[in-house]
Amino acid sequence: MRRLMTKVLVSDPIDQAGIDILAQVAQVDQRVGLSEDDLKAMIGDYDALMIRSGTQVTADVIKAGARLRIIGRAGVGVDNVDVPTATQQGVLVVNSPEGNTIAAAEQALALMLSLSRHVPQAHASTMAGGWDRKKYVGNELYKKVLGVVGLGKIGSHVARVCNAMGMEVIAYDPFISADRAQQMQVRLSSLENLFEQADYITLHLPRTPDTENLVNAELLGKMKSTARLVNCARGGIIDESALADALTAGVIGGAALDVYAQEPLATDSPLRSVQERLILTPHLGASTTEAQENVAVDVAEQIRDVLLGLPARSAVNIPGLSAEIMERLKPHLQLAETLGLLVSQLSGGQLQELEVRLQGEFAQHPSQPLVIAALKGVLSSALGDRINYVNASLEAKGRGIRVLEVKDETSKDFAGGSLQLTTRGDQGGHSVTGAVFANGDLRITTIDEFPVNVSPSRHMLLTRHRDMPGIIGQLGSVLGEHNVNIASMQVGRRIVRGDAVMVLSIDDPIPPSLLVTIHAINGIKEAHPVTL
Ligand SMILES: NC(=O)C1=CN([C@@H]2O[C@H](COP(=O)(O)OP(=O)(O)OC[C@H]3O[C@@H](n4cnc5c(N)ncnc54)[C@H](O)[C@@H]3O)[C@@H](O)[C@H]2O)C=CC1
Ligand SMILES: O=C(O)CCC(=O)C(=O)O
Repeated sequence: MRRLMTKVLVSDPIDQAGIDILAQVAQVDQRVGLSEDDLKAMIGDYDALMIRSGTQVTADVIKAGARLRIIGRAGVGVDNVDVPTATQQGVLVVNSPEGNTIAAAEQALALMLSLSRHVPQAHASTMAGGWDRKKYVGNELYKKVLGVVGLGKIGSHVARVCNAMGMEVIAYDPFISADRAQQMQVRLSSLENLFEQADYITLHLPRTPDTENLVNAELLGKMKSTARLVNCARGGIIDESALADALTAGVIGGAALDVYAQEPLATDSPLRSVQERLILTPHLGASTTEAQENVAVDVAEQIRDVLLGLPARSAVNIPGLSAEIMERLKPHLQLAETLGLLVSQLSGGQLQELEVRLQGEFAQHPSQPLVIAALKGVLSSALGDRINYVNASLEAKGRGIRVLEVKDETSKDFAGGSLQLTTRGDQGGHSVTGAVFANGDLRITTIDEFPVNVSPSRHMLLTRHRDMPGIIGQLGSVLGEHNVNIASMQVGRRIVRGDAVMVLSIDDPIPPSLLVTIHAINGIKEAHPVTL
């Protein structure tokens, strides 16, 4: 098959430093300003898409991306990407969680200061020939109360700077502990209290179904008539008509916005008719030279790495699987995936349950990545390349596979511990155990209840048979007659002349007709060809 050239589409303005990194591994096409239909028509040719906030990556766009492996958002917010659809389609979404933190925080500070000192209005008036020193008397931030809504990366930086400027900082963030807030010299408050007490309010939370129109007429009505509101987070968190009314009626002292419910801001937005006390900027929070270089490099490096088969640092849709963990647990993840592939081929049929048992030292590793890797292995025998770390959990859920996770730290079978996968399904259940030996060497250590010591190989044949003379010879002869070369063989049994398993590593796959012959050998109860 002809190998297609790796291609990356860049559909928003991205700093050249990022483009240069992508060009190390792919053909890079820059096409800014595409409509959704244009994007849908061309995305099928691309392995990766790199965007900022301008491109809407809808479900239809993602579904049209037959080759698409990764979407890189050069910034923080991924609300312009349909992440659930990307996850379902196995497309990785990465962002740059910290590259523009300082830029966005400084934009909020710039807007607070501009509001306090009427900078844009005074500038416009002076440029127009005026010299009005009375109209533009302002306020100091010093000793005023700042209310920060959302005390994450950007909110914390704003809080730190404002503390240093002599402001008293209070915050509302339901996911931050009082201890953490105290370390930042910030007092936590309820949302209502914050709106009642603050002289300045700055928003630094994401837009979610819970935060949509969070700042509505009722909350605006609680603000001091002199208080000012800044939003450099996301549009849609403030009800824009209610804000326009509150400004026009003098309910609040002023507002400055960088982000809007719909971008670009509609020409007939009620905000555009507010004459006084309002400053609007066109989503410039991340628009500094430094931030644009940071986010472009951060995301381009991740796209490059993923296209080279390496993990990404900031994957949005594979929780718990950072690049650091993928690197550290590489052989353990490989083992989990291999055992998953093995046990699903032994089990056949529809699985209802997968038990992932982390034994001994294995129980000290984070379990989530190992469970994801095991599921990837289990599902890939049925779904092939379509399954990956991104969609494995979701696909398992969709197929009704219940996942049980057990940690047994007391087990002492191997120095590094072991991992056992057990399936239950419509054709019964099977169990396999494996371990990681020195130098990352993988071993299969039990199959069902039988101890073995086998290195996984690409093609294998596993049998369950009666432990009696002649079976091994017969099987060897049958394989030889069909020109299937045996690389290694091992038998595991618990009771002499009871049941036993045989594990053969073979150089070629077993054709279906040969399997029928193997099943016909007297004493063979099960025979499972396995491809790993
Ligand atoms: N204007 C611009 O150009 C930029 C805007 N942003 C936006 O700024 C926002 C904050 O970004 P970061 O600080 O990096 O994110 P972050 O994830 O570090 O912080 C967000 C904080 O919001 C809190 N939060 C979530 N739901 C909340 C709720 N209902 N009420 C109060 N707090 C809540 C979270 O607990 C978290 O501490 C995001 O919406 C991001 O998209 C980020 C960069 C540039
Ligand atoms: O790409 C941009 O300029 C917007 C940045 C932003 O809003 C974000 O990173 O969340």
